[in-house]
Amino acid sequence: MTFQSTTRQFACDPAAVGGASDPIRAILEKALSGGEVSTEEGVALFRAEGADIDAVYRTADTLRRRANGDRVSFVVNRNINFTNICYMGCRFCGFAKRTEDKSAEWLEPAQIVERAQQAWDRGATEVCIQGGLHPKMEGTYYRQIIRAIKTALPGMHIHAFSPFEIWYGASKTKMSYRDFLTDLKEAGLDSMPGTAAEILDTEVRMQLTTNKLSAERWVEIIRTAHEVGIPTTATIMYGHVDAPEHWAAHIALLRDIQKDTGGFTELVPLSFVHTDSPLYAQNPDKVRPGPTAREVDLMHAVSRIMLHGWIDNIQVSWTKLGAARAQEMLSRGVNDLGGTLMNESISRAAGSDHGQEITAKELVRMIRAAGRVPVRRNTVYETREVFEHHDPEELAPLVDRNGRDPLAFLEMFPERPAASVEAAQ
Ligand SMILES: C[S@@+](CC[C@H](N)C(=O)[O-])C[C@H]1O[C@@H](n2cnc3c(N)ncnc32)[C@H](O)[C@@H]1O
Ligand SMILES: Nc1c(NC[C@H](O)[C@H](O)[C@H](O)CO)[nH]c(=O)[nH]c1=O
Ligand SMILES: N[C@@H](Cc1ccc(O)cc1)C(=O)O
Ligand code: SF4
Repeated sequence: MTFQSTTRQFACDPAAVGGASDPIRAILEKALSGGEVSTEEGVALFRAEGADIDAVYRTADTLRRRANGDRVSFVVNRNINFTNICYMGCRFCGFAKRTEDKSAEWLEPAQIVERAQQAWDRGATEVCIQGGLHPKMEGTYYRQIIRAIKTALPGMHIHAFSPFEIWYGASKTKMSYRDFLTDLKEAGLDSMPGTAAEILDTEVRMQLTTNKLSAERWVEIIRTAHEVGIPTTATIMYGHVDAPEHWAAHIALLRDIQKDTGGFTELVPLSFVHTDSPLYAQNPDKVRPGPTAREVDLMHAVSRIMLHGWIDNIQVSWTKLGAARAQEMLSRGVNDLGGTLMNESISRAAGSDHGQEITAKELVRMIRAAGRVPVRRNTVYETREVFEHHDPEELAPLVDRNGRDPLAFLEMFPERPAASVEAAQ
């Protein structure tokens, strides 16, 4: 039997589950015929071995094709990290600096607008803004940033401020989350990153950080954002002191929220970058150096399977994994390559070396090389441009607002991850 309701399609695919053991096969068949994979079943998928692993990947790929067809999307955006000064002391974070540190940064509204304007001139449709929780910062600064950008660039989508920053702004201004979020929305906030989630489990959080927003507060702020009409992404940062039980419970919790609010646009699994992370440096015996390759593959695939019909965009983070691995994830249930970013700094601060930008042209090539159809989207997954021609010389022109071809001058960035992109082709 096959029927369809919104994005949910129900049809079993015997080819996907062939060769799997009976228990794994039963879970995958249930997923393929529209059933919901429970937390316990999710754990079993994360623990899959041998032929079972391939069946998990094939199932994820089948569900991806049902939900998204052959299209793989990306967004042209710029990260603006307006400050790295932060005293919260999350142990995993290599980004946060003290005020007196040489590399401490603080951007005034005019500097933030300047960066947003440069991004706009290069064809960006989104700025992704996050920062440290600066001890001396006014809670009203978040609003000021939004107003400054919207005044100069009313058409730019502002994707900004994690739930932790919302908590900080609301505490400083003594406003409720609802009032603070409503005020930011009125000022022009369009959507929010669902970062600060890490692993939504109290015991794991106690090991990652003493001060970070609790799991309950994260959920409350995200639900409130969705209720006042601000969509958010969803994230999971994995591969440190966590285990499959935490991953499956985290994904099931995101699914429960989505059933009530429908406010998540995508899930972005973020692999823990250990290299320059104090968490790893201080406890190399207890903390894992990021997820294994198998865990990365399974994280994307199991997310696709557990979230099917609820969150149908699974994004891979090229800044965490590099272009070549990001491209491989397209066969593990992934349908989105995220943003061009222009200035990635959080992963780099933790020791990642995949560059601070990937160009739209490189993303288009990577997607084509994987046999899929590249699509430029906006932040809320509306299609902006479909690159249907398969001759790279016949790329549909991506014209920026000054009439120039951003594909040409995006290449001017010196820190592009050229080597890793070549490897991906
Ligand atoms: C650096 S914070 C910036 C926003 C805000 N200060 C906060 O904590 O929500 C954004 C996110 O970066 C991610 N991040 C930080 N350090 C990381 C690391 N070493 N590896 C992977 N992701 C990391 C975490 O998921 C974190 O929530
Ligand atoms: N901005 C970072 C992302 N992903 C987010 C996307 O670029 C984009 O903002 C979102 O899909 C909404 O359109 N992932 C990272 O690992 N690091 C970033 O800095
Ligand atoms: N993926 C996040 C943004 C982000 C993720 C990880 C980072 O290290 C930094 C930023 C979002 O847009 O929702
Ligand atoms: S994760 Fe965010 S809150 Fe925590 S130390 Fe880093 S910048 Fe600060």
